Amino acid sequence: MNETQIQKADVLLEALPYMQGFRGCTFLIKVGGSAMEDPAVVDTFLKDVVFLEAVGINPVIVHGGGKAISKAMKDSGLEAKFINGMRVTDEETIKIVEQTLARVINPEIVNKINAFGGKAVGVPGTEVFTGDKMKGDLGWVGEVNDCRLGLIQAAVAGEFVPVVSPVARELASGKTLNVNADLAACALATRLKATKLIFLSDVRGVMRDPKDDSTLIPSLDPAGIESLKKEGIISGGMIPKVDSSLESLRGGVGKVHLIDGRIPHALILEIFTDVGIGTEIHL
Ligand SMILES: Nc1ncnc2c1ncn2[C@@H]1O[C@H](COP(=O)(O)OP(=O)(O)O)[C@@H](O)[C@H]1O
Ligand SMILES: CC(=O)N[C@@H](CCC(=O)OP(=O)(O)O)C(=O)O
Repeated sequence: MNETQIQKADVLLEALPYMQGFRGCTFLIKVGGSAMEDPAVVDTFLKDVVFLEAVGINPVIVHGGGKAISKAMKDSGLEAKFINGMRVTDEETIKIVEQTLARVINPEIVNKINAFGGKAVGVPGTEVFTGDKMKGDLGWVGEVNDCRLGLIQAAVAGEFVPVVSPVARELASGKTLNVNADLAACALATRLKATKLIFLSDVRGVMRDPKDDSTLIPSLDPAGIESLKKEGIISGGMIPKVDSSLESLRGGVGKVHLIDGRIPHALILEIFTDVGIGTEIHL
């Protein structure tokens, strides 16, 4: 038995208190389209998810797919337009959104988890989220007004990881609404009273200068968020993340973390070690 082998046992034991503490807890993991560009990166992330499931945590995934949707629109000769981080979604666009999420992104995640020895089930967001059209000239864009937990709870009870897409059903019309995946994730995390809500994106966390990793802000509260928004330091896609994170914390979610999905095993590092990577948002 050499020293390296013994160190491996030490590493496993370091995770023991976290495993004991988190058994049976629900972690809502939102994976953004930006963190899903590189298949090798997606693989390491999904192996981490299988690991969480194996140690008794209940991971629930809400995925994005913004980049893939924009590419599919371009391939169809459509130009992607955003207002305050929300995609302007006309009749043609909502079809592309639905197809890209249901036929490309969602099955990729589900199939990979299954291939890595976990059990996952795809759940269309329209079966979970009901929504209303958002104000403004956004077209078929919705905000979530309620979450139906039946399919999620059944999946978790059967030890399946539910993989949910960011679309909602407008009850009055029966139509599908495009929902920003950060907002969908927060709504579901709140409804599930998740122990943790973790965003995986393509940045280290909230930063003073997104191009300079050394400017990572490890911890943020509502006042800090407000002043960074005023200064224009928090902008674009980061705005819905931080705003909806605060809403989730106020609604009973235990902790919110923003981490870099491109760092191999970012999820395991965040959950099972003291090193806390990324930004933690708290009240
Ligand atoms: N202060 C900030 N710190 C880090 N990223 C920021 C900040 N302000 C704006 N951003 C932008 O937010 C993006 C993450 O949001 P988004 O593109 O919507 O990601 P996702 O697809 O993961 O939801 C980053 O790539 C970055 O361009
Ligand atoms: C209304 C709205 O903007 N919906 C988003 C849904 C996907 C998403 O949010 O994907 P990311 O998490 O990868 O950004 C969109 O159409 O891009």
